[in-house]
Amino acid sequence: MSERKPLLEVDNVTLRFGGVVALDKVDFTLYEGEILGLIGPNGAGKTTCFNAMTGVYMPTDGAIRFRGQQISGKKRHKITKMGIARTFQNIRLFPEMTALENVQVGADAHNRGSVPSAMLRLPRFWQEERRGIKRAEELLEFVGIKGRTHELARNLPYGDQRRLEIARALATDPTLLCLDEPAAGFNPAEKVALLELIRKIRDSGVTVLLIEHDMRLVMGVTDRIVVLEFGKKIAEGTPAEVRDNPKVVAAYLGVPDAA
Ligand SMILES: Nc1ncnc2c1ncn2[C@@H]1O[C@H](COP(=O)(O)OP(=O)(O)OP(=O)(O)O)[C@@H](O)[C@H]1O
Repeated sequence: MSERKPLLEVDNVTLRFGGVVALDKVDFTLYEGEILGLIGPNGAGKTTCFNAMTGVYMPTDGAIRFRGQQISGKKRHKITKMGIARTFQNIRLFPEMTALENVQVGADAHNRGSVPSAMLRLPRFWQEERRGIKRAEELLEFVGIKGRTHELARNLPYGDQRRLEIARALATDPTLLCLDEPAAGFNPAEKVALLELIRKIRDSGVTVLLIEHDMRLVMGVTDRIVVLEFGKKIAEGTPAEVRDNPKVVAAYLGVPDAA
């Protein structure tokens, strides 16, 4: 455990929307190779935390560092290039594009092809195009929807759309993948399959940060959990530690903290 290398540091981050304090001096570190759960009741600040990490919002105070480099305030595409990818609570695919094309769009965030090379259709452009298609096909297979490669995103069953979102995020070659409620609307069998996919993603070398309301999924897949309530971190630890923490129990049951 002492060998753990910090990947992302959320350092005393406060984020206010007018009078609402969405994050209040939040502090936690995500280590390379782990699956960290970020949980808390509705409105606790989880999505705001993701948004601060991915360049949607700038913290009012504090800093966010990725591999030691400050990322708070950087543009979204810069943060993607640095190696952070995310999915959204509400699916955001291009409905009129095929599954393959949706993944290729994700890969374009990393495409090194120059504009002249694309305009002149130089050999390098075609090479990159072929490589991009192969990589997209591999990712569709990795997330388990190879059979849907040429179907329009809008025609895919809901669960496959969620998997496609994950494939698209992976196409940017992230070091850190942030999943915002990936199991929303899933049945129990789909949740089990998702749990396996999240493990597979981690085993492929990608660190995972997971926002999820389903406690069985969170407890079953994460190495550690950070708990937010009303914008404040109220607990952090292994799933077993967090589950038995009276503050966490109180936050979820909506009763005054007995601790
Ligand atoms: N753009 C915004 N403008 C104003 N207030 C916001 C904005 N985004 C979030 N908030 C507020 O910040 C607080 C935290 O919201 P956030 O969406 O981060 O919570 P959450 O933990 O992700 O909740 P949920 O589980 O319901 O998705 C809430 O009080 C919310 O109303």
